[in-house]
Amino acid sequence: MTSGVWAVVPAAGVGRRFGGDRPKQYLEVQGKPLLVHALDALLRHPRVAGAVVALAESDGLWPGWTERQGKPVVRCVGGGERADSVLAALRALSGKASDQTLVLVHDAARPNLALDDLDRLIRTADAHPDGAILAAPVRDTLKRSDADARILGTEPREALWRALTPQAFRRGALTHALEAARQAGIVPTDEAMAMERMGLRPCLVEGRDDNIKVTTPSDRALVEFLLADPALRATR
Ligand SMILES: Nc1ccn([C@@H]2O[C@H](COP(=O)(O)OP(=O)(O)OP(=O)(O)O)[C@@H](O)[C@H]2O)c(=O)n1
Ligand SMILES: C[C@](O)(CO)[C@H](O)COP(=O)(O)O
Repeated sequence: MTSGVWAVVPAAGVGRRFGGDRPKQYLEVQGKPLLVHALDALLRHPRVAGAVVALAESDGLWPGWTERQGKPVVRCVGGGERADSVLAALRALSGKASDQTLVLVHDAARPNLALDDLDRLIRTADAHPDGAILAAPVRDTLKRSDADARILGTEPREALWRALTPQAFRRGALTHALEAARQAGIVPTDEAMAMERMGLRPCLVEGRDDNIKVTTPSDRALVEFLLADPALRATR
């Protein structure tokens, strides 16, 4: 029996590296904020029952919907770190999702999520209790540097991946892992890191390289190009 999955969208960042007159998740591309592109890419999957979006307390740009594509959209107040926002969103799902419910944590700054990638991720996480994340194999040679940006050596890249999102875990296990990291004074940079700390070994599901996270100003032209061309965009 395939049960409903909930999307968790951390969207409470300030977008410091991107700059601009508003947090980057509200950058409009093709007539929609990045956050809405990300939300729509999640909600269009038939297994996704709804979404919870973690917003900054001062967020004055959220359109205020309570549903999208006929599915419930819940908002909650995020936290100081991305991990805090995810934890707040997981807690906001109490009453809507059980501890066994699969949750998909996806950055609001990643608008170009392919349906096929999402489907393969969900199927993999369904079958693996340790969960699964989208990731892209490293395709460049990697160098380790000293404090003066001088090369210290070359890292073997055969088993190295770039973690993407969504990252798919059972709600109860992820909540516990994030709470444990917080209690240990550790800020996980992604959900998988918190689960790894608990001794789990999530699966890596290869995803498209163009599932980009808009982070710096140079990402703007790329994301506009990707979302403008129906032949390129993942969310057609
Ligand atoms: N306290 C935070 C920090 C980040 N995020 C979200 O996590 C995603 C990935 O984070 P990142 O790209 O680092 O966004 P920002 O933190 O806004 O960027 P910066 O570090 O440049 O300020 C974004 O959708 C962002 O809105 C969040 O919900 N809560
Ligand atoms: C979660 C993530 O997108 C996986 O690569 C990444 O860790 C987010 O990093 P950020 O610095 O919070 O954008």
